[in-house]
Amino acid sequence: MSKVKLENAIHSKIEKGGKVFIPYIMAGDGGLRALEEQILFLQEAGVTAIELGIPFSDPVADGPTIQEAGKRALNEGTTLTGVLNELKSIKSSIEVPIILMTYVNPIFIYGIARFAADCKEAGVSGVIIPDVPVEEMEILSGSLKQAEIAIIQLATLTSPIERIKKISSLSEGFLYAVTVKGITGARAAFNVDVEEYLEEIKAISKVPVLAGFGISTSAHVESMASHCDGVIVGSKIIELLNNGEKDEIKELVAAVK
Ligand SMILES: O=P(O)(O)OC[C@@H](O)[C@@H](O)c1c[nH]c2ccccc12
Repeated sequence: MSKVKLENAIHSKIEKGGKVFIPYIMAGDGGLRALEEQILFLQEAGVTAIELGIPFSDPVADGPTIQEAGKRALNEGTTLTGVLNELKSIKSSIEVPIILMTYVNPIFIYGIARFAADCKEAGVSGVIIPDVPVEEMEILSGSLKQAEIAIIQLATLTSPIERIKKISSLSEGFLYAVTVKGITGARAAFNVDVEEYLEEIKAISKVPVLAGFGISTSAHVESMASHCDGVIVGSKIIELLNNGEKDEIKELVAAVK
């Protein structure tokens, strides 16, 4: 059911001629008590799904904004167990699909089968695990499949076309097209070949393609979304949430429509 919830949310948006907007927030940034309110605010703003980050001490794919958010969350005592328990307890008020983004270490410590089962119980629809390449995903895919949790794969600007074909055929829910060479974080501008890259991936992929990394203005949102099925915005959303700039968040979300 959980995986289907994500697929349905994305497809119904696209079928209506709309574009997908997925914000990334760090679980526990502001304390886990704030999580329900943060999710409900974003849900109300019209997002298609929410990517929820598990704070980790060695976030290799993350830039300064998310690193700092992770530190704040860890200082609040946030753990994977705490996040899953919190999600379980607020599950009935959440309508949008939740995607967990976590590095693999916390999953190993938690236990793979237990992680999958608890994600299911917490109503999680999908996972993004950036430090596990497709070839190694087998370690996790059995348990996640059984729990009906989508595994979302990442394609990057440097992946050769054959590899993108493989990655997209294995990706569930959508394919995450990384739009910069490097780590997460707001960017002023993108490489000129980004649009071509998105169009190329779109042509190959059987699942919807969402662009993410560096997207931080309404103009970025609009232009990226015009070359694929929608966008993911992390660092900018975290910065705005942290400053209490809620109207600016609504504006960014509305830029995909
Ligand atoms: O922060 P940005 O540049 O807007 O990028 C999205 C991103 O935050 C989110 O999807 C994400 C956060 N950490 C990650 C690690 C790997 C892949 C993706 C992510």
